[in-house]
Amino acid sequence: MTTPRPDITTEADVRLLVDTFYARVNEDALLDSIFNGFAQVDWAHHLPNMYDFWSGLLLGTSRYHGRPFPKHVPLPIDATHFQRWVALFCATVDDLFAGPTAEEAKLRGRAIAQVFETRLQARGPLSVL
Ligand code: HEM
Repeated sequence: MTTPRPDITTEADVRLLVDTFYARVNEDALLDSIFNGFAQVDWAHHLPNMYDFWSGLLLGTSRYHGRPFPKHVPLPIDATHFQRWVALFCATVDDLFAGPTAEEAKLRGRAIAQVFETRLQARGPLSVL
């Protein structure tokens, strides 16, 4: 029998999701090479920003006022990276939580990844056409 998992309902839940996800990102060779290799992310800054971002999407708070997409434009990422991101993110949600908001988190993660991936394809050589 599996242990019943709670849904995402509090700021502590959002922090646990974000912290666990990025800990897994850091252990994943493909994504580590982007976050820590190419971008040299300052985690002390990035993690609280991501708490605010996900808290806005899932709990309806309004602390996040950034524009996520431009930060991704210089990154050397393609469909392979997005597939890994989505797989790790959804697995993290499922390991920790279950319920309507957990489903919403996976839906939003997948949808935003799809939008980013499609928009980033416009960086390619065909974009001048
Ligand atoms: C291959 C997939 C992805 C990679 C490699 C990636 C990488 C990064 C990097 C390097 C940053 C800049 C961190 C910094 O220095 O401040 C960033 C920022 C951010 N990313 Fe991603 N990301 C990916 C996908 C996503 C997805 C799917 C989402 C949303 C669901 C997302 C949401 C954000 C947000 C909200 C920020 C903060 C932007 C800001 O306000 O400064 N990322 N990401």
